[in-house]
This record gives sequence, structure tokens and C-alpha cells, in this order.
Amino acid sequence: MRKPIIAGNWKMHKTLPEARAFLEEITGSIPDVDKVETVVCAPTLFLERLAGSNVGIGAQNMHFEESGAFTGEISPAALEEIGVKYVILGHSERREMFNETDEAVNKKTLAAFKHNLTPIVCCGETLEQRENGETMAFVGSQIEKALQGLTEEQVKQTVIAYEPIWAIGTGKSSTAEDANEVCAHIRQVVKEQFTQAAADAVRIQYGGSVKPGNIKEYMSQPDIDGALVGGASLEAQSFLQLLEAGQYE
Ligand SMILES: O=C[C@H](O)COP(=O)(O)O
Repeated sequence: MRKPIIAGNWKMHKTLPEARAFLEEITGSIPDVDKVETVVCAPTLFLERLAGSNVGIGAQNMHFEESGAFTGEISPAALEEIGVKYVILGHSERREMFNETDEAVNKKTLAAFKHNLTPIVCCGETLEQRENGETMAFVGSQIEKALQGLTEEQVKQTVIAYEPIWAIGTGKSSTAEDANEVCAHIRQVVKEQFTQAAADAVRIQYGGSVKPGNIKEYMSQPDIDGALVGGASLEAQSFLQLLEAGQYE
């Protein structure tokens, strides 16, 4: 059985004192790691200070090269060294605003495994693509390209986050059934590209206006294994409610 994974993506929010206060508030109340894997993806500057707590710490992006003249970037090795365990790759905000391509996401995914980082690979369609009936083909192709060259074992350890772009930060969440349909398609794509065992093991999160009040609907779907949460992960009590509700019955 796949273990649920709930990840907060703080994006470019919080100061260091706020980040520390958040972790102090949640530390004693994190559910058992056997029930749900808890991850907080913080701004790069805070990562070193947050690592070492009983929460999995994740970065929100990284470069795929080991080192070099890439002003403003952070390397996978540097993240590994400070105790970061997860990295969000190919978030739609990075694809849209920072021109991140499928090829770059693939290189980053391969680089993550060289440095013991669990990649949270994001995919998701625009509203226009959804209305044109292009969701399955588009999302399937994003995932196929992102996972190219991975071993079956690496795919099993990968986390995929399906986030329809029109549902991010808008309050308009996808219905649980619609989200599950896309997640089931992603699993099918993984099966065709790799193996049934890889498809059975890979964890797929839903993201897009997930809140304590709706997370259970998503978690009750057979192909959804967790959530990648933006806005509702910023407040400690809201995040704890997500963790409580984000477990299998
Ligand atoms: O990475 C998280 C997603 O962008 C979802 O953000 P949201 O929960 O604020 O809609």
C-alpha cells in the first residue's frame, strides 16, 4: 500500500522567524510517519535552519548541474549537504514564469536521484487545454518526458503532483473524481513507459486549492496518494488539520 504524502509548498512566503515559529508549533503534533509522510517545502534561504526537525524538508527548485556559473541557482549537492530530502520540480509557476521546459525538468529529476533527493514532479493543464479536451494528452506527455531515463526503482520512489493550473490559488478546486481520472491516467502512462510495479508504487498527489475541508474527498480516491498544498499550508493549525485529514481511513 502506498503511504500518503502531504507536502506544503510555501512558495515565496514567510520570514525566517515565521518559519521557525511554524515548525515549533507543529513539531509535537506531526502524525506518525507510518501513517502520513509530512513535507514542508520552504524558500531556499530557510532550508538549512529547518533541516533536522521531524518534518521532511523540501526545496522548491534546483539546478540540474553539479556546479558552475549559474548565478542565483542552487545545486542538488548543496541541498543534499544541508539535509534537504525533497525537491519540487517543474511547478507550473516555474514553467510559466521562468520558462522551465520538460527537458530541464527531466534533467533535474535525474539529478535529484544522484543526490538522494525525492523529486516531487509537477504536471497540470491550463483551463484552455482542459476545455479543448487536451488534458490527458498534455499531462501524459509532461510525465513521460520528466521520467525519461529513470530506472524502475527510481520511478517507484518518485512523487508526482498533478496540479491543474486553473485550480492553483484560485479557490476553484477540481472535483475529486476529475482529479482522480487524471491521476489514474498518469499511472497508466507510467505503466506503459515502465512497468506495472512502477505504476503501482509511484505516489501521485493532487494540488490546487486543497484545504482542510476538502482534502478527505481527494484522499478517498483510489489513485490519489496525497496533496501538494500552497495557501492552506501556511498556517500551522491549518497544516496540522491537513495532515490529520490527509490519511487513509
Ligand atoms: O504547490 C502548490 C500548488 O501550487 C497549490 O497551491 P494552492 O493550494 O494555493 O492552490
